[in-house]
Amino acid sequence: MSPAAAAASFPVIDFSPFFTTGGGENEVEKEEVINSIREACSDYGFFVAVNHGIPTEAMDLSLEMAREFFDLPSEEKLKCTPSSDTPVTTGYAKQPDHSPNKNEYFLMFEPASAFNVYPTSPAPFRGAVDEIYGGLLAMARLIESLMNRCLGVPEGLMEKFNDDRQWDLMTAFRYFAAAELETPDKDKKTGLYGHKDLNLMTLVLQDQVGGLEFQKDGEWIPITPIPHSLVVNVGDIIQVLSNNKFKSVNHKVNSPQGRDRHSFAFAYLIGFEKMLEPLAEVMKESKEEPKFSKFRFKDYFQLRVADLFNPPANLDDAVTINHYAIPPTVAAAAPAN
Ligand SMILES: O=C(O)CCC(=O)C(=O)O
Ligand SMILES: [Fe+2]
Repeated sequence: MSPAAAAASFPVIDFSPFFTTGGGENEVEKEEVINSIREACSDYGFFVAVNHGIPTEAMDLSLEMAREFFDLPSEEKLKCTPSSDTPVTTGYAKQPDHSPNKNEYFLMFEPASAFNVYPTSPAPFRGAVDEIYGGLLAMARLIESLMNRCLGVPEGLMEKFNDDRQWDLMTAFRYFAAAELETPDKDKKTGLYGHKDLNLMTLVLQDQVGGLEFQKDGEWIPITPIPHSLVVNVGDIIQVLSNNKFKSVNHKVNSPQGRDRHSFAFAYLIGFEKMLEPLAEVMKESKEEPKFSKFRFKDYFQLRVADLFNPPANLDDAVTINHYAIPPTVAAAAPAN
């Protein structure tokens, strides 16, 4: 592990056992990785993955393309706005001035999606983002398959449950350097306001600028960038399916100092019509009461998107997954004596 990874104050997981061939020893190493994922997902709600199999050149190129694209004049970037209705707006957009989030972004579905709108310049942009999308998807699928073991449910269960890939999406972000922001109010200089992701998991590829922070026990932990690593966080869907065994984690991006920050966030999602509740297999294993009532994913998605476009005056009033939480019954909540 690199010195930066060894010195980190957050879980760093080395995935190389899944990308090297070996005998029985390799199986032991894989088991250790699975144990580390389980621990990180329940204690932190996130981890940083190194040696994850995505070529470093592809990571560097996609960040370079994002930099070049966002550096284009606004009128060029705005050519990359979709003309048709899409479930989520693809292409380029800048957060409106009233938004607490100070960034601009480019959003795409899977490379084959007819909803995508790519810029023509820089020319290698499309090839680079399509390639990185493929790498991030492969990594998300690997982690999902390991989740079965992490949760103690049968092999293949998660993949079978989450069988519709058309809703996954990837966003390239540019967070404006704090000095460039006009607002004198320091608190409003937030690249991305504190939130929990509504998806299954998010994989983030970030440059070396820094600013991403995760919350643990009320404290913010800065995710000091480790070259060519991926930040992986648990989203609301896993929290529901795992009946709170793994919790979706609060995180934010501070506006960077001195220079802009670039990142790619891959949102591993689920079919919009899917009905969600704690998995029966998880319940069987834990013998606990269900902590969430059943809901359609699309309904939750729409509530969250509505908040995003019209943020409530107090951001603490924004909808979270607790909207579907079942309050513990008096009997379950009462201390045993
Ligand atoms: O850009 C990042 O580092 C984080 C993005 C993020 O939190 C999100 O897309 O939900
Ligand atoms: Fe997020």
